[in-house]
Amino acid sequence: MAGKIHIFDTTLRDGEQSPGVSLNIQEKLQIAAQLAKLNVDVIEAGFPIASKGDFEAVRAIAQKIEGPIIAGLARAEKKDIDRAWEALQYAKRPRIHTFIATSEIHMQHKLRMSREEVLNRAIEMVKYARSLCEDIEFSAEDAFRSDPAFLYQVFEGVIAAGARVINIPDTVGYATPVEFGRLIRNIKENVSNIDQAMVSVHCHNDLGMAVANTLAALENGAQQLECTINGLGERAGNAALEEIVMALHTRKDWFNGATGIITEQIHRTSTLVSKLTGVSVQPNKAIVGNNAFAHESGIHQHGVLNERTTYEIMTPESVGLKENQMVLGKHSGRHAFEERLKELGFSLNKEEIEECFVKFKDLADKKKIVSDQDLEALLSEKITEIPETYVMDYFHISSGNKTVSTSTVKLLKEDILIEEASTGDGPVDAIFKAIEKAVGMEIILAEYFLKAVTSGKDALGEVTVKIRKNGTLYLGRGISTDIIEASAKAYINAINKMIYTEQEN
Ligand SMILES: CC(=O)SCCNC(=O)CCNC(=O)[C@H](O)C(C)(C)COP(=O)(O)OP(=O)(O)OC[C@H]1O[C@@H](n2cnc3c(N)ncnc32)[C@H](O)[C@@H]1OP(=O)(O)O
Ligand SMILES: CC(C)C(=O)C(=O)O
Repeated sequence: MAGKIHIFDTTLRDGEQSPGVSLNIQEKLQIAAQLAKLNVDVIEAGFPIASKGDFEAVRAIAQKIEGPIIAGLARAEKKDIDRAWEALQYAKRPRIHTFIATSEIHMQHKLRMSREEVLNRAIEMVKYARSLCEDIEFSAEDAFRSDPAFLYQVFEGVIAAGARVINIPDTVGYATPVEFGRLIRNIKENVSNIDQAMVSVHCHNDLGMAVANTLAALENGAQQLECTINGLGERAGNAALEEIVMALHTRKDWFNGATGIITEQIHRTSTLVSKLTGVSVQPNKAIVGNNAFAHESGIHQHGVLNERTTYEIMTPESVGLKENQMVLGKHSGRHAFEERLKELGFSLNKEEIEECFVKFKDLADKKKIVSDQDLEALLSEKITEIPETYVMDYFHISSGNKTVSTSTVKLLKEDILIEEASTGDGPVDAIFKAIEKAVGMEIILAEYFLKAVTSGKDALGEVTVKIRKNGTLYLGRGISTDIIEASAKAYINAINKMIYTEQEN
């Protein structure tokens, strides 16, 4: 079975439904730009009626990102569809994605609607959406647990009403591959007008079978696969884009069809999404985990040294991991630096390169070798910049096992220098309390996470914090070879984001 396999990325919609994840407009734009470089076919940019922020993000992506179709989600409600269209109309290739649940459990307990009402609503709303936009996708939420006969009737109705894509979600991740494949085949055989629409699937990972179910659907005729980077998504997540794509890339003998994904962009996309969402990738995660291409045991190492394919079914290069060919350190110049940035896929203007070069030299003074990961960490700090209300000018820490930790900080707010000191339960607590006094706010720290982004005693430490205000979480990141400095930077970054977001709304 040959043909193009369409990749529908929903990292910015279902992926953002991961508990604790909230992306601002700039972050969503960065991810969308990277998804365009990855060459996905569709970017589901958000759920415009959900919030002003989500609406603005979908609109900004529709205005600025070219290449993929830009989709926005809407319930089978006129007001949702209107709001989605208001944001999407700027896109070169807009798509309204509307949905309603078709399973008895959802219709009875959630929607409190009869089958007839759901069928009529689905048809009516697809017709309405189609009056605004050419490209309409319809999803039957909880399709896998729906009565197949009813499902066929709904799909037949919405296709006749103008849906171009019909999506079959396993909303709660209940299916097994054989069952899910069979459902797709039955839909293809029993929906009389199916040839007028593209068949899509959307699988959740509650039982760890999202990717397997997606591939089973593909074998049985699905043409569009919905997925997210790193498998992010509601509860246990969605089918992971990188796993689906690399399964198809690696097992061309198994399935005769191809996605348009530029696989060399996979690693970079995964890293960006992990950094901006604050959700780390487990080391043994297929394709994008740190250990995915690492060989630890002697027998494996021996085999790989003789012939890579003894233990490698795909190359690290195929997902964009490079062996470091040029060592960057404090004696390197701008040419080598710029070249390396290009190789890593960053496109910066002269001014930005100069700014990063200064940061790179500062780091090279502290570290012997600046690795690709160091550079990505530095650069991602630059690309996530937002207006800085507060900037750290100075800090001092006094700490020990028999003394109370104390900290002094000086923060700059425009030209005004604010100095405060505090004690705390350890140096990080002391500096956080001093920062809180300086900004004059009581801050609730919801999460604190420290990891080494590079190796060695002089490793760069990356701190991620989440602070909470009025029920909203704000994520901040800071990078330094000094973990107290990284912590303070992350805290101030989160506070600046909070101030920025409040001003934007
Ligand atoms: C399977 C999925 O992932 S679906 C997408 C899930 N994503 C989200 O929910 C994130 C964004 N959601 C939100 O911001 C909010 O839920 C909103 C803005 C959409 C709605 O908020 P509220 O109006 O406060 O309603 P609330 O979320 O409490 O309840 C959902 C309502 O939508 C109805 N509803 C749910 N799905 C649909 C649908 N597909 N079509 C029409 N109505 C629906 C429910 O029956 C309920 O109606 P009711 O208020 O008349 O009882
Ligand atoms: C809206 C649909 C596609 C969905 O997210 C689901 O059913 O999981």
